[in-house]
Amino acid sequence: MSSESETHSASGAPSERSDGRETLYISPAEEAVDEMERVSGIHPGYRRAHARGFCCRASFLPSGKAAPFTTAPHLQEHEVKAIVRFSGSSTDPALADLLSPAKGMAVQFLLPEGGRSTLVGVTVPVFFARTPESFMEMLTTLNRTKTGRMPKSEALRRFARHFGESRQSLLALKRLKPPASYATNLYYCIHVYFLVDEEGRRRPVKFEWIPDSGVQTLSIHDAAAMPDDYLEREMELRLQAHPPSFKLSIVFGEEGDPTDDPTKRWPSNRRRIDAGRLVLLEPIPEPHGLIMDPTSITEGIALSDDPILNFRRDTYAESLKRRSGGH
Ligand code: HEM
Repeated sequence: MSSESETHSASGAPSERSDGRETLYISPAEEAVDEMERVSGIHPGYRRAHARGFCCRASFLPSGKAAPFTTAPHLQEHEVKAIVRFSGSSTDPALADLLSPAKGMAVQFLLPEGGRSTLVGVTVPVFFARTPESFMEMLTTLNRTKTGRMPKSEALRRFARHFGESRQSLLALKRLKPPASYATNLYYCIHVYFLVDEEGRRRPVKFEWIPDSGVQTLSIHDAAAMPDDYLEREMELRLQAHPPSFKLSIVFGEEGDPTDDPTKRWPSNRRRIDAGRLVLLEPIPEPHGLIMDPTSITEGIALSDDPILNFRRDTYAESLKRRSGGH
């Protein structure tokens, strides 16, 4: 899918596109991935976002504090294995670490009875779009302005329409400093999930990964002197010296806290528990077919009705399909 489209519908209905001979139907996920490919071109074999990454083998020891709230096997008392992938957010795998401000940390827990549960975090606490439709409009506007197919005045008008929802995310991005290491960032999983206990009671939560070494950043000056892939090199060395670790912090929402809006933070005084500790053990080559789909979760955790969260399932699958097919 790479022909240009003039309309888009991220709402679930396939949209139409004509190549002059026949009408082609494409799904919202295909359309989104097409648009993402227009940002920096197609890089065969790579993810269509967060293209370059670094994988490690890890181990998660739950504290047991989440057990009263969820039946999720990895949040009880026994250690589970995990795969972690750190990444830069760019769609271009060749972009220097310094130039992609937000970083990602995706964790796949390998459950004792088989099965997996995934958590995907980034270094900003909120997303820039409230719905897939907004996401698509902002991305198409960006791409069309870049290629001269939309006048700047029209682009500004469109971005202004979304400024309210994007504001917090843009401010957070602006405040980001280059990380000293992938292991010294705080990662927010942004969306709301529900913990589900034995009686079926559901509680809204957000997940955060807090680095045990504390947040450490570099000045722009120092980061500019680093090699393009300094974060990967640094992790190789760090893992040889001492296993880095993160705490999994679970934040509980209260009555009135939004559960379907990834552009909104909850008040900072919400109750939290320390649900366990993830220790990174050694670098590994990326496992074949690895997909960090944030909707792939185990029993004891449920998805919220956040439209962005639910939209991610099909777009991640579409990206996997393209990159595994050699595209
Ligand atoms: C409309 C919303 C979004 C779309 C369309 C989207 C799309 C994508 C796609 C296509 C990939 C590559 C998937 C693959 O090939 O496996 C990806 C990766 C990723 N995205 Fe998103 N994304 C969205 C929202 C978010 C949000 C809200 C976060 C914040 C937590 C996020 C964080 C990440 C991370 C960390 C990765 C790399 C995962 C890995 O290491 O495998 N994305 N995204």
